[in-house]
Amino acid sequence: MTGEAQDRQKTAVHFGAGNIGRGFVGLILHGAGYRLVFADVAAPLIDGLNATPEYTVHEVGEGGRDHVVDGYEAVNSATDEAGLIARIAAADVVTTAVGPNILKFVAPAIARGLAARPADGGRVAVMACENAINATDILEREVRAAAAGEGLDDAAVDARAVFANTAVDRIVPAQEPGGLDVRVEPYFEWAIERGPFGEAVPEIPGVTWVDSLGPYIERKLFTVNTGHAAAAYFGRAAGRERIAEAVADPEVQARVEGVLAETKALLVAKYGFAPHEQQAYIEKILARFANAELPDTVERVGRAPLRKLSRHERFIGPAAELAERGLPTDALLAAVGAALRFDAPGDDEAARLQELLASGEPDAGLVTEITGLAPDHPLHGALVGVVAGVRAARLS
Ligand SMILES: NC(=O)c1ccc[n+]([C@@H]2O[C@H](COP(=O)([O-])OP(=O)(O)OC[C@H]3O[C@@H](n4cnc5c(N)ncnc54)[C@H](O)[C@@H]3O)[C@@H](O)[C@H]2O)c1
Ligand SMILES: O=P(O)(O)OC[C@@H](O)[C@@H](O)[C@H](O)[C@H](O)CO
Repeated sequence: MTGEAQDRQKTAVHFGAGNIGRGFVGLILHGAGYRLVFADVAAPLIDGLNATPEYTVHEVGEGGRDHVVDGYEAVNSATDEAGLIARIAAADVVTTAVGPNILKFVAPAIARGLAARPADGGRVAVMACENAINATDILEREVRAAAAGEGLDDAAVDARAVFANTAVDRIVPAQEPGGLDVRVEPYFEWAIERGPFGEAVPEIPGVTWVDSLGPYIERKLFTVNTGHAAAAYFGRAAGRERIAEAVADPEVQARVEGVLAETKALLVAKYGFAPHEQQAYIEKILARFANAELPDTVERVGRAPLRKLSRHERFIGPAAELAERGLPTDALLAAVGAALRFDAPGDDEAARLQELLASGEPDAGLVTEITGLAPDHPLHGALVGVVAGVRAARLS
């Protein structure tokens, strides 16, 4: 390696300069010495980042500190594809935090960036940082399909990229419009699977490298996100606006605890987590939800209810497995009922959900359409009862 190459600053292209992008993934990569390139389709955000030399991540709550992020640039991925491809071609890391359903839209630019990369230029680490099980696998499939269209077969992709699944955990609420600073909770965890990197694991202080991500991501999704969504939906039903207010309501708190007791039973049975350790994890998470300095809302946390009610997500995923094992699901079913009632201005999925409930589609068909569960699944009948109850309440 030449001295010039040794001195070259590593670069990271991060898709999605939103809450988690600026407040977590970008912050960690900046702290690891990467020069950041934010890619986003929101023109005001990109212009703001390019016009401002630094922004501050404010950790709020006990032990919180401020961190300055600087030395970045921002690319509008909707209008400057050539600039984006050139940066991906030279990047050491590509990350995303755009939402699981958006991964298919960012994959073509990543594929073109790989095609523009020399075969002997080293492998770029591609990691999706989304709330979904194995989100990088979803992205990888899309990138490989798009790469084939660019003349890159699987071996050519393997020579240029390494794909690793991750689990990201930090609560980052919606921010004041127009600003770049981000308020976040002090806690974070970024777990990345080590295996795909072989001997060449990137140096990213703060990351937890794990041999098997499955237990981490399921424990995170089925505890943090199941509990969070339950707090949002039960909280909304109780007239609360903020998550901290929702969990300060003893009835909401008890319902959330009931939900987490059920997912705990699954996680203990499936992965062998020690019950007292899982309980400690739950207590820590409930304390995080109660952080009154975090302006997090039930609308943000409840957003996109159809995604949250889908087959492998935070409610149906654990409830289906519990039902298959003959274990209780009553609290999760109650949370599904609250989720079905969720509506919020500007949330397309909430509007579509309410349309579906108002439609003439039979309850059983609607359960399958929303949750992906076949009629012969052991949870299906109970969900039909939940949908029927929600529909009856809409008419009364
Ligand atoms: N906020 C949190 O607490 C948190 C924590 C862990 C994980 N996550 C996950 O991180 C992801 C992002 O969440 P967020 O809260 O940061 O959302 P966000 O809405 O704040 O940010 C998403 C960003 O993606 C951008 N975007 C949309 N389409 C794009 C495209 N085609 N190309 C490039 N950029 C695009 C949007 O303009 C926006 O700036 C989600 O998967 C979420 O589940 C969020
Ligand atoms: O981002 P979503 O819509 O999948 O879920 C909403 C919140 O539960 C989520 O963003 C949490 O704040 C986050 O996952 C904490 O790590």
